[in-house]
Amino acid sequence: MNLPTSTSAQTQNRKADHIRICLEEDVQCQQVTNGLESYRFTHCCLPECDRNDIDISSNFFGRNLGAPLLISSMTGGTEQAGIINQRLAAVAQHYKLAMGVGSQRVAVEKPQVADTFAIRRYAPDVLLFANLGAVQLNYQYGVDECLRIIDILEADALILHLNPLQECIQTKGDTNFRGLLDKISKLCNQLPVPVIAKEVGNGISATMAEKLIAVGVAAIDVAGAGGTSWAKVESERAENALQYRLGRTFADWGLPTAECITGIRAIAPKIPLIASGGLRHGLDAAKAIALGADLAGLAMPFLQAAADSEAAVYELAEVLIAEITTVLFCTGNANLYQLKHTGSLQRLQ
Ligand SMILES: NC(=O)C1=CN([C@@H]2O[C@H](COP(=O)(O)OP(=O)(O)OC[C@H]3O[C@@H](n4cnc5c(N)ncnc54)[C@H](OP(=O)(O)O)[C@@H]3O)[C@@H](O)[C@H]2O)C=CC1
Ligand SMILES: Cc1cc2nc3c(=O)[nH]c(=O)nc-3n(C[C@H](O)[C@H](O)[C@H](O)COP(=O)(O)O)c2cc1C
Ligand SMILES: C=C(C)CCOP(=O)(O)OP(=O)(O)O
Ligand SMILES: [Mg+2]
Repeated sequence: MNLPTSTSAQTQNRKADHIRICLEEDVQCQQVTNGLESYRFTHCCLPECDRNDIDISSNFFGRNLGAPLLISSMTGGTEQAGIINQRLAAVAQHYKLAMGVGSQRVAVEKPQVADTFAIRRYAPDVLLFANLGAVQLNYQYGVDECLRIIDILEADALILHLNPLQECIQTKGDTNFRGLLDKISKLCNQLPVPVIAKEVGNGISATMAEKLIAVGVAAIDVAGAGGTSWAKVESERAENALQYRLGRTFADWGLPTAECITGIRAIAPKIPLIASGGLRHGLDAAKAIALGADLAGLAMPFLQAAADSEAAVYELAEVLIAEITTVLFCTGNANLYQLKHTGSLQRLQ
């Protein structure tokens, strides 16, 4: 068991840096895409239904959702982060979207900031996900810390993020990933809520998903390549030339989101599956769902909106919902079940 690497002040500063860099710098992948541009819906010129009757409601872990959308795990731990979480939670509640908070390691290290994650009061009916880096299980964290962070937001599930590349580039990153599958297995057995394994923009392969599912993980969020590059974000925080260089070299590393979804669905037809990583509009979300995902997660677009205003987050949710609804209408599908099962999405040659 290793000792913690960064101090609580450093962890808190990192949270502020992540928001600032994401908002101010170009941190999108450079060449690699989410892979969804290789697919196209077949247009239906006569949908034979009323657009007003289209149903994009869904269900995940037993909670009803107004749309198959997740506000991906992002933040908490600073005053600004608390405001962002509050704005996102209000909109999640209004549209019944699922929502995750950012890593709660900072709240374990500094309990005074736990309040910035406490969004259940704004989102009483929402599917909420707590968040912690799996690697923390090798740095003195265990079931007690997980129970504490689940409790802060009365979470429906715990996301364990897997971010080996990011930790390689980060100043004082935690890079001892030895024996984590076994520790995840034990945690899955001990927690009262399901555990979700999630990457942060480099993707989860079918092989790794199979191992994670075998040890008890209840859902996978692929968080594939093609969107926000955490190698690039950390290179913007580099304290030396090596870190900067690593971040630039690995800017496009990872498995594109579309590949992760199709690969995992092929080996695990029933596992609750979240598509994320580079989804930028409702058409991306609809393609990910037609490929087999149950939910579509977006991080960066929600951060940009929330940094602006709560009204901007409402506007974004409206647009995403309208885009998904339009896909269903123009493919002649009345609900998400039909979208997934009628072969409306074609792979381009
Ligand atoms: N008509 C129905 O019986 C149901 C309809 N729905 C609707 O499906 C959409 C997606 O919901 P979600 O929970 O994400 O769905 P899923 O695609 O995840 O399906 C959930 C379960 O319900 C079954 N199911 C869903 N829709 C239908 C249907 N039209 N006909 C027959 N069986 C169906 C599925 O059967 P399998 O995957 O084994 O084929 C599956 O076991 C929503 O619009 C929801 O309102 C949801 C549940 C039941
Ligand atoms: C400001 C910011 C902070 C993030 N912090 C976390 C985090 O603490 N835990 C986590 O699992 N993912 C975190 N992410 C990663 C996202 O959840 C997502 O996996 C990744 O950004 C790719 O999605 P995108 O292309 O839609 O941004 C963060 C993303 C952003 C933009
Ligand atoms: C920001 C992302 C994508 C994941 C978490 O990053 P950190 O490595 O800063 O998270 P903690 O160590 O604070 O858990
Ligand atoms: Mg970390």
